[in-house]
Amino acid sequence: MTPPEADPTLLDGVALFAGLEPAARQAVIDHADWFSLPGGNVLFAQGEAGDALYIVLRGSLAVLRVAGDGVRRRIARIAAGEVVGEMALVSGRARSASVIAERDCEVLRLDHAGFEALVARHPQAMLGVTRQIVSRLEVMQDNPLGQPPPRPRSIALLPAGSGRDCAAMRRDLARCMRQFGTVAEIGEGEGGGRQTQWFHDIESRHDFILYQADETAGAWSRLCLRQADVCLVVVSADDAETRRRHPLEAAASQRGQAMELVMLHPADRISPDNSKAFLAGRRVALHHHVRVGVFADAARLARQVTGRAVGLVLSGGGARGFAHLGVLRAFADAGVAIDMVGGCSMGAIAAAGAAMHWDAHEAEPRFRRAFVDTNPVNDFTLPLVALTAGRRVTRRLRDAFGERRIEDLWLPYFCVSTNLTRGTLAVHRRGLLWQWLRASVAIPGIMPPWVNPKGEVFADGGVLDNLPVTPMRAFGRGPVIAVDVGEAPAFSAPGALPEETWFERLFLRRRPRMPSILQILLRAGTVKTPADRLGRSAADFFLKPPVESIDFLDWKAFDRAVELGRRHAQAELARAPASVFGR
Ligand SMILES: Nc1ncnc2c1ncn2[C@@H]1O[C@@H]2COP(=O)(O)O[C@H]2[C@H]1O
Repeated sequence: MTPPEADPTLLDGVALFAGLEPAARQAVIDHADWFSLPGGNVLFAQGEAGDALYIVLRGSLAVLRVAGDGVRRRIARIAAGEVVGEMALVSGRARSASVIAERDCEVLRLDHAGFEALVARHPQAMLGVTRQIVSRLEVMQDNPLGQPPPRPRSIALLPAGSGRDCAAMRRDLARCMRQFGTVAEIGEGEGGGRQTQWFHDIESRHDFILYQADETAGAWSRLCLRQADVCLVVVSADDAETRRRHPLEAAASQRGQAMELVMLHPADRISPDNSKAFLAGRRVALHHHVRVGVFADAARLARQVTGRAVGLVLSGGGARGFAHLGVLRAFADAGVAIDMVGGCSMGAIAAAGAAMHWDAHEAEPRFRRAFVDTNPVNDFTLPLVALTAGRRVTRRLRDAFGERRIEDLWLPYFCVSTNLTRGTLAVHRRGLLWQWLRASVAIPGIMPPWVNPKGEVFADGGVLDNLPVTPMRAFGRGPVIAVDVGEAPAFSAPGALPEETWFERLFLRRRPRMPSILQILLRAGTVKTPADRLGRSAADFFLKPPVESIDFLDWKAFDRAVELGRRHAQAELARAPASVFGR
């Protein structure tokens, strides 16, 4: 073996070999080959034959796996002190995943012969390896699509035309991150020309590292990228050159580096309006709007990048959805900041208000005007496509949200609809807000579905998932709070004649009666699906305001619903553990 120095303590931090006697550990060190692996380099690829296992001494590796759906996902991070590549070595099968250096690493390679010699002399080593394989296989089985990436610890800021504002934002970001742990801010002045060991020491002494790259493709920027778990490309939202890129951005993104976009706005910006142009051609997991100098925005970014962001998911439920406004008011009163929002149907509309940064004084009168002052779903029509024409709802949504695009909302946002063409749940994170809200509320048969330019037909998300916690979970940014107001009222018609004639129905006034077509369609479109139940159990904190007595179409129950939501959330918040709020 050829490490810089043949250090007998080299394996001290390796849990898998912790139970071995010193002689056995020395045997591993003697057999193994030491090498350094620069950030971004592939250790091995999925499907290759596996002839060795690797022990990570410094740095970290990402495990990426292509699942049955053909999409490559990151399933784990291998940190210093962990072992990787043991599965193929033991089973003789192909590599189950690709492994790539997330940053500059130092690694020990133990080949087949070395591993066999170890196990022959020290059989207990096999026990630890087997335990590790079993637990990793369990993860793969339980979570074939991969787990959310682990919380990032080292973050690189990559300025693309944002210059001094980027540095100012970094200072605020670091200040906010210090609530969660120690933060080292490293620019070229501190880190330029240092060796891997120096970075390893800094990383082990701090909870978070903020690397400040410069605007060039020089050695320092490249090093920042290699060291980072996640890279924030920072642009100025007022930059007329929306296609400006950092010179390292495209290559990093192609390499699979986790990338996010931060758009910096002046402190007095009313609403973002050009995100689409900045996002065009970029592959970013998320984008953030931050007003320079506005502490709340930096605090939100800090929660989002460190995995402490509070995500709120609001269910559909027609007029009962007004209760969401009360819930939002209770959160604001309690000082709980919501960092990301999503929802279905009426919940999607309430969530959009939160993502616009409307407070209760702004949101409640707007919703009252849109839905209460005149009934939005009574433009009944000849029922060729649906019972109502849907135009009234469309007009209300356009009045309320204008031409605002989802990507221009202050908070990361999604709404769901059901793609009837493909038979799948559609999660909308881009595009005109009113259009996707219109799709999200289109209960089949009651309101005409929405059709996109490709001819795909979209209806109410509640058909497949009325409480879309899973898409929020997929962001993997922190605790998820779910609010369900969609529990249908008791739905039965004891003694009703299933096939009463229209004459009997209209003129004989016999009781009991069949539910009306409106009630039947409403119920059919909002039946609890397995996804709803999953949503409930997948949430970290679940609220169910007592709104059963309010009819889905009882728009006049606005004040009562808001108050029920507020009181319920207020009482539940008082009981909630602090961990629910990412603290
Ligand atoms: N769920 C997991 N968590 C951590 N590491 C894993 C997981 N699944 C697979 N791996 C590692 O990724 C490696 C890919 O190559 P192997 O199949 O040889 O061995 C695999 C494990 O070492």
